[in-house]
Amino acid sequence: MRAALLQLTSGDDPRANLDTVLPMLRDAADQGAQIALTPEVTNCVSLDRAHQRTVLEYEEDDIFLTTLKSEAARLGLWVLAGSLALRAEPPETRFVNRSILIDDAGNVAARYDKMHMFDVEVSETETFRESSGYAPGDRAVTARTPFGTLGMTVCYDLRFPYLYRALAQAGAQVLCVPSAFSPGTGPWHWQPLLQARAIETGCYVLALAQTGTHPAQRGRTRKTYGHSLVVSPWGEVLLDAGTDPGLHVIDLDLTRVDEARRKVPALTHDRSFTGPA
Ligand SMILES: O=C(O)CNC(=O)[C@H](CS)NC(=O)CCC(=O)C(=O)O
Repeated sequence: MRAALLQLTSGDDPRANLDTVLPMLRDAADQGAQIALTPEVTNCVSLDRAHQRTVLEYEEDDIFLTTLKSEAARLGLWVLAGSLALRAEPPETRFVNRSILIDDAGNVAARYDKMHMFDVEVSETETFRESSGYAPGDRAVTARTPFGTLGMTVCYDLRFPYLYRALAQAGAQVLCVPSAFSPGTGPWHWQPLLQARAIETGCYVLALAQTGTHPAQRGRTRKTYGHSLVVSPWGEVLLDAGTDPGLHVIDLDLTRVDEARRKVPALTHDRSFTGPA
């Protein structure tokens, strides 16, 4: 499986973000990638809900998604739109943080709504209340492709290991973690958590990152940690994209999934237990 990872510094204008992403998809296809993957909220990084209401659309009308679909078909490339911020179906008035897998004919093959909301006070200057803007999903999703089975997750989900275990036990070989990780947690938590998820499940982990300083939002600049990573099923970091935006292409050998699980079959050793009381 040849995968292309897009590391981005998305702004809050979906059309401008599209101008950045489309040439990278063409480059990915030129390099023989079968799938290109993008980070969380590829279409719009914004903490300004009023602005979001003016630029975000329903999935079926969304110009960003429609363009990705036609480009995927034209290039014969699968695309994981790591996540897109989209309007939710009424009566829900918040948005959804939705990961969308597009096949090489331009059809939506799978969709997953981020389940765990980042309602966290990392520091006085870094506080998030994702659930005020986004409605969480409640369904875990794996997606079969010709090159392997993907487990779909988003960002803060990374801290909930039983989700990844469930995805692996349902057949996932490659766990996708499109993210916009905060600089207040990334340096300590990002890489070890990703390595742990890979080791626990014997899956490849593809972690896509937003990076750098995003345009001002509600008077604050938003910074993200970067460091898109690829981790092998044995826990090795095969790629670290650093902090610059850009495209990285990597070959994954899925026989290494079976090999890792043969050596340490922990995924089949769950016990049921009672308590703690
Ligand atoms: O609001 C948006 O624009 C899109 N959503 C995000 O960027 C979300 C919520 S603010 N970010 C995370 O989940 C980071 C998690 C993280 O950094 C950690 O777990 O330490």
